[in-house]
Amino acid sequence: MPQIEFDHVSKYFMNEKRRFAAIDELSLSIEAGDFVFLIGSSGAGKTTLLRLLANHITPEEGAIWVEGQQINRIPQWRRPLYRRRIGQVWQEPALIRKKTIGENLEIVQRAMGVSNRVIPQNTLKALSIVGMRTMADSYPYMLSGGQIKLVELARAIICNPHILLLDEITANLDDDTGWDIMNILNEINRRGTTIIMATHAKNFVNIMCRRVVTLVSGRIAGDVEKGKYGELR
Ligand SMILES: Nc1ncnc2c1ncn2[C@@H]1O[C@H](COP(=O)(O)OP(=O)(O)OP(=O)(O)O)[C@@H](O)[C@H]1O
Repeated sequence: MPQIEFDHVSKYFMNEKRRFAAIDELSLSIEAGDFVFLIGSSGAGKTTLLRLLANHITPEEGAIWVEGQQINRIPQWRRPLYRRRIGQVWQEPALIRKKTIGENLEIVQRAMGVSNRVIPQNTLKALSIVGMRTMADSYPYMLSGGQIKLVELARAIICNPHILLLDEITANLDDDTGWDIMNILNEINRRGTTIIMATHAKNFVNIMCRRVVTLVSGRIAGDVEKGKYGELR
């Protein structure tokens, strides 16, 4: 059974009083340990697909299965448990500005019910993986845009998620920082985490040579193993 399965999923939004499908009868299977680039022009539905998978929003039609569970049927009170298995980095800033990096990572672990005993070692481990171990006492405003993304990545992997959702994690970063992030992602994926990354970064997609799913108007226009940006089959 695939780890993730979208079965004829549609998600509608309103646009000037007209209902339109941001995700349109989409079916997609992803195996555990896969590395998937989600590409497509602005408005194609990439973020919406990730938000459906994160269970932030629910589809009007179809079913989404993750590890044998139909996630749109998970009762509200059990959703935090589900989210613990899903690491997430979104385009919007996620760190609390008045807390240090270490405190930010502590807060997210508490919210996920991690025992106090292991929080400090988890924090250091996650920061080490992204090369930010020495930054635990810094505040977010002291960090560059790239360092912020690295800390957000540490925050996303702190509970060893099975699946990592990334929305434009390299946007507005210089190439070197982008490559640092791609190398870390490669390593996280090599250790078994499934990665689904929405991106416009052509060069990263082309050099990484992983699965490329292309969305057009909420539908899958291409799905290529070891693909290149813009390759449809
Ligand atoms: N909450 C919402 N309410 C209304 N429309 C929405 C909402 N969220 C997304 N949309 C619309 O759904 C469509 C898909 O948006 P989405 O953000 O998923 O695209 P995207 O491929 O991630 O784009 P980008 O590359 O610019 O991030 C767009 O037309 C967008 O305006």
